[in-house]
Amino acid sequence: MVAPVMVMVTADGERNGASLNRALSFGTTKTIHLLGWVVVLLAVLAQLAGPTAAAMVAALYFACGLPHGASNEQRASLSAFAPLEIVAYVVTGMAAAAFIFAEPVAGLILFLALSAWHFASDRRDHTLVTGVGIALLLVGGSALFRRSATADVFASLIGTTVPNPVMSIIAAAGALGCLLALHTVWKEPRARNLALTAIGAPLLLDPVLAVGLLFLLFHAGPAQIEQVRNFGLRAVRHAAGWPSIAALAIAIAGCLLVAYGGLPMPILAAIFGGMTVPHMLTLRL
Ligand SMILES: CC1=C(/C=C/C(C)=C/C=C/C(C)=C/C=O)C(C)(C)CCC1
Repeated sequence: MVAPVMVMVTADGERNGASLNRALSFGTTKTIHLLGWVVVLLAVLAQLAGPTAAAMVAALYFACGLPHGASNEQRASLSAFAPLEIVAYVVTGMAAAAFIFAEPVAGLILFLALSAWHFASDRRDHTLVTGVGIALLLVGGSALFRRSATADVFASLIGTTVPNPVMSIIAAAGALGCLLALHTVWKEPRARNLALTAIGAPLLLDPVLAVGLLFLLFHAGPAQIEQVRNFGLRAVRHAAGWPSIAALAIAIAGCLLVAYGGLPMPILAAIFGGMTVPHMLTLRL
């Protein structure tokens, strides 16, 4: 059986002709397949173990995916952000965060729409239909299959109830994604397991865990593997190492502040959401 991370392995490095040798020195096809299955299995085990384990594994997957956006990746280059770029990134991210905080429902809709576009435009070894299908399942699948749990998560993140019609639109996006993914299962054997995983995750897992799993498996993991293939592990470590550690430390500090009552959740959630916006807007311009 082919692992759901097939796309990671067969990606062709279209942008600058990935060298097979470098790919192999980073990790064999089999290892990467196995890793994909481990990621899926761990998510299933966490789900079975209960909400705390599910939340912890979701956080782990978001953390593992963070470095893919922690450097300045353009079509033919990967570099560390220059100081001025960091300032521009943070100012833009905080402006987006302020908008999400001030207009939580509109902010959530825009954030989900931008995320869907970002994930869908990240096409490696699969068709547009598959990319759009999985992206829509990522943002809308949980609202489709686990509507009330997802509404609760949204409400606790943004500090207000998401109106029913809005939940219906998000669920409809998930339903469209589901149809497209079923088309993939039927028509695109190479992406079949990935499409089945994209349907199964929001169906079977807690919403945050489902998103964390698909984010890592479908987007951040393949992106990171492709960066290593194209630029080499040293270059990736050099460009993304410290920014990743700093962002992770700030994120953990933010979570601790929320846990101990020093920071309202909607502020932290708005910052988390806002900080992804410059990455989504500027990647590979
Ligand atoms: C649907 C959904 C979510 C959506 C998360 C998204 C859409 C994250 C996007 C991350 C990005 C864009 C990272 C950058 O590469 C939450 C908030 C986990 C709550 C549970 C349901």
